[in-house]
Amino acid sequence: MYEKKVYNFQSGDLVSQALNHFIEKKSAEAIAKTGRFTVAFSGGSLPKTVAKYLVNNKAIDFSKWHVFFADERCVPLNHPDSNYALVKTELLDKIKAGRLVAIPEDQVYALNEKFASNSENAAEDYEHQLISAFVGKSTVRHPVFDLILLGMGPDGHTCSLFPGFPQLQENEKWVTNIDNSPKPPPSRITFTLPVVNNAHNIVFVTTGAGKASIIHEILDQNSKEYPSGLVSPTRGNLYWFLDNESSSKIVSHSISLFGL
Ligand SMILES: O=C(O)[C@H](O)[C@@H](O)[C@H](O)[C@H](O)COP(=O)(O)O
Repeated sequence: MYEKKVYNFQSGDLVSQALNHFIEKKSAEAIAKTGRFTVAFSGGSLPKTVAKYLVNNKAIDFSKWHVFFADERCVPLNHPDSNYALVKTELLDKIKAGRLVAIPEDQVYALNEKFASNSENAAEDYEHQLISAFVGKSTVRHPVFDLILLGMGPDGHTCSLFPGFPQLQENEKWVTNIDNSPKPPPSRITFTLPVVNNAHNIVFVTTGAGKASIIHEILDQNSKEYPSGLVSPTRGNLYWFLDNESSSKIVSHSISLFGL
């Protein structure tokens, strides 16, 4: 791991403001180096928190963004449970509405709806989408994302990698499937841990008191009991963006001062 930082902000709104500056910087660095910015979103509360200020950021060259989904629910793309639909509403549509250059549609890598009723085929298809986007670019054995944005569930899950589930052991595949997710809907596809851990930058965005105890266990006690605790970059940086509530049980010396 190159750098690990835990940031605490007084409110969720300040988390969104900081993420806006942080992502602007990571996007500019990646575009300067490789001509593009590869970013993966999770679902849940994350897209809204991340997008809040980002959608008005005119310093970002969104035309160079390639947008992926760290996990996705196996439902049609216009379904209320779809992570794609959420990112489209919170981010893609708002960027398009506010500026001339949007994120090109062929640079948004969505679940293939044809496979929405078969998670195994959906995962295989999504892995092929990743291969077409990464092979010949940054990849050796697993793709190297510029940024993967993660949420954490109250049971410590991240992506659709749940505590005690066999998907956690997957070392070869880039994308795997689950049909008995404890968090509904049950059928999903998800990045595997080696893909997450291979990123240049991994960011957890976690707000609310419900997650404070697990965050304390992961950050202060180095617990490996939860999937989120197994996130450990092999080449890149790991950041936690927390609000006062989710960080309330962390010992304060673990917290870094936010600065760019
Ligand atoms: O699609 C999903 O369900 C997720 O990607 C999942 O991993 C989510 O990020 C966490 O459950 C946190 O969700 P909240 O931020 O809503 O608690």
